Amino acid sequence: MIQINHVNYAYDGVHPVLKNIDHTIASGAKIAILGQNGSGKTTLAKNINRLCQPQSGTVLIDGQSTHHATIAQVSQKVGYIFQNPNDQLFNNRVEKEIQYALYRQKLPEGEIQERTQAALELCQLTAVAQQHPYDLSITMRKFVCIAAIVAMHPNTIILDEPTAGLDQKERALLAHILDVLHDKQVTTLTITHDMDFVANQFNDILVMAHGQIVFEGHPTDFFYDEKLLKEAHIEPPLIVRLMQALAVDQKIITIDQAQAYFGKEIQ
Ligand SMILES: Nc1ncnc2c1ncn2[C@@H]1O[C@H](COP(=O)(O)OP(=O)(O)OP(=O)(O)O)[C@@H](O)[C@H]1O
Repeated sequence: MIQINHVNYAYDGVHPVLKNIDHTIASGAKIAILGQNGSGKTTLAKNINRLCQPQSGTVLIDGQSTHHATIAQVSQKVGYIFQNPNDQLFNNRVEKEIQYALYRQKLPEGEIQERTQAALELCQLTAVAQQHPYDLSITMRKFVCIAAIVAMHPNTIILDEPTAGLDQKERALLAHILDVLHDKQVTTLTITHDMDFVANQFNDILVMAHGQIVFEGHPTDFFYDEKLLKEAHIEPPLIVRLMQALAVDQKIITIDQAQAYFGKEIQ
């Protein structure tokens, strides 16, 4: 469980970026964090994983305050997947990248091999395990970063803009990985501007605006709340606008839901 208690944060110590954030994230939750550019999503994530230290307030991970913990200690519990994979990769083979932290943790060799194979398989990287990450496409490199974090078995994984640049197949793989992690009770926080991905993959969202959490709940409720959409400066998926233009009497947020609705109507 992640408890964020009255957290305030300002990079310059003067202009607040996070304003009195008070929120609990349940263990095993699969949450998308939405918000316009500059609303504080990444800053909130960095206050959770200790890359930033709250100016006031506390963050508790499984009941323990991060205040006196080192970044390395927190990173064992909270994995962070950067928006740009090049910020994260520094080994010359995919397999080595995944194993780097495991060897540093001095895990038994058998367990390292087991975790590596599982992470490679989950992220569909087995065939490229011996390649240099920089010989892979930038989107495949993202999956190398995910595999490296997943192999560390953190309780929580934060993904910053993971769908950027992914094609449909890769988006489906990412959705699958999030579901597998959810089944394993790993908490995932996915920071994203990708409203279609949110509508299709999440039942639980947090919306940030002006340094505060202004909504938590199901995306359907958010995407049909004009006041909140305006406050957060977020445009819902196109299908929402289309359904509204057609005066459809159901709150539809995905193409699959629209097809099911019109399929029934036609019959
Ligand atoms: N290292 C930094 N130093 C100073 N100000 C920063 C720093 N990082 C972010 N900020 C500022 O803090 C505010 C919140 O930024 P943050 O990156 O948390 O927003 P975000 O919601 O993640 O935005 P985006 O969707 O663009 O990534 C912005 O005004 C930003 O300019």
